[in-house]
Parts: sequence; structure tokens; C-alpha cells
Amino acid sequence: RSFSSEKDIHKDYAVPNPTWSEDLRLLYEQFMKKCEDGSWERLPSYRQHPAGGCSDFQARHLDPSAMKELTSRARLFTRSFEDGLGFEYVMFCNDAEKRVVCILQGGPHLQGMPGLFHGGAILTIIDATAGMCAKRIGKVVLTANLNVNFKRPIPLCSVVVLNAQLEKAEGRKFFVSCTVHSGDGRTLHTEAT
Ligand SMILES: CCCCCCCC(=O)SCCNC(=O)CCNC(=O)[C@H](O)C(C)(C)COP(=O)(O)OP(=O)(O)OC[C@H]1O[C@@H](n2cnc3c(N)ncnc32)[C@H](O)[C@@H]1OP(=O)(O)O
Repeated sequence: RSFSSEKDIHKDYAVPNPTWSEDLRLLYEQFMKKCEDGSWERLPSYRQHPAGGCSDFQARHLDPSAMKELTSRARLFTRSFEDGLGFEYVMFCNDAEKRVVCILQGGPHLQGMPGLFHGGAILTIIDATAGMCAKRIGKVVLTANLNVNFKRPIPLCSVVVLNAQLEKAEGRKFFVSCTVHSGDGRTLHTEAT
């Protein structure tokens, strides 16, 4: 399916689709309920970053003449897979508590060791979730340092919950911790800062 249609670029992917498992749907409904009193908010998610917002950063690091062509073909990595094959996820934020939660169902194209989630795929979704936690305050953020302990392997295609918490802010430095638990909360798979 073409990724470049206008419609597709403005499509919000942080909503259920037919590839979602029952477990992911249940978690989604639980968090949508939490949004009813306004304490939590579902974060929409698109294939492309909205234009603007990081122009000074781009000016500092990128050749403006190449930017337009480059970004016209670009896709957010975590939204560049066909439905169900990569990262099926939704992030929810609680700004008062400086938290972002991400519910994720990893697809079959994220395999590392047979039957397991690739460590780089776990890093990616941690980076995105912790990055979003910092971005809620810092607006334009870049990951400077990411330390991860892989405690238990994550079965491929399982549903996990990431919890990112802003620990402290020092000027433009944000320190975020992030854990990855099994969907039932019983297993701590990964912890990161
Ligand atoms: C919403 C979507 C979320 C998506 C999330 C995805 C986020 C990403 O993956 S971004 C891509 C990966 N990251 C990058 O490419 C970043 C590359 N690095 C850089 O651009 C720069 O090193 C950058 C911006 C992080 C810091 O550079 P700069 O702004 O010049 O700051 P600099 O002066 O070096 O350091 C500022 C402070 O940060 C500290 N710092 C810098 N790097 C580090 C580090 N790796 N670890 C710890 N502290 C650091 C410095 O010690 C300094 O602290 P202090 O002021 O107390 O002395």
C-alpha cells in the first residue's frame, strides 16, 4: 500500500486496527477510560512529524536544500511497517504526574532471536516513549544517553506496557526512567534511563 498518499500521512495510527489482539484492545479501553476525567490523554501518532517545531534544530544539523526532498519521503520509523507487522502502539500522557505510558503489541517483523523481540526494537520503543515524556516538557528533545538493562526476553507478538517517568529536569536536560512490563504487569522485562 502506498505510504505517500496525503490521507495516509495525516492518518492517526494510535487507534485500534484489525491486527490488534484482545489484550491490546483491553489495555486501550482501560486507558481510554482513564482519559475520561482528563487526567490522561491519548496521544495521536502520525507517519510523519508535523511540519515546523524543530526548524532551528534542523538548520543546525541538516542541509536545508536537501531537507524538503528528504522529509517528503521520510516516515517515522515506528510507523513505517504494514499494520500488525511492526510496532502497534498507543501512548497516553499524564502531564500532572509527568508520565507517559505506551501500550505495545510487537509484530512478527520485530524478531531478534527466534520467537523473541529484537533488543533494538525494544530500545526503539523505549527511546520513543521516554523521548515523548521529555518532549511533553522540553518541546524539541534529542536523546543524549540511553542506558538499558534487559532483564527478561520479550516474547514476539506479545503485549507489553512501557511506563516513562520524568525523574528530574536541570535546565534543558531531562532525566527520564522507563520500564517495560508484560501486559499483566507481572514480569519486568526491561528497565532504562
Ligand atoms: C516525540 C518523538 C520522540 C522521538 C524520540 C527519538 C529521540 C531520538 O532518537 S533523537 C536521535 C538520537 N540522538 C541524537 O542524535 C543526539 C545526538 N547528540 C546531540 O545532538 C548532542 O550531543 C546533544 C543535543 C544531545 C547535546 O549537545 P549540546 O546541546 O551541544 O549539549 P552539550 O553542551 O554537549 O551538553 C549539554 C549538557 O548535557 C550534558 N550531556 C550531553 N551529552 C550527554 C550524554 N550523552 N550523557 C549525559 N549528559 C550529557 C552535558 O554534560 C552538558 O551538561 P552540563 O550543562 O551540566 O555541563
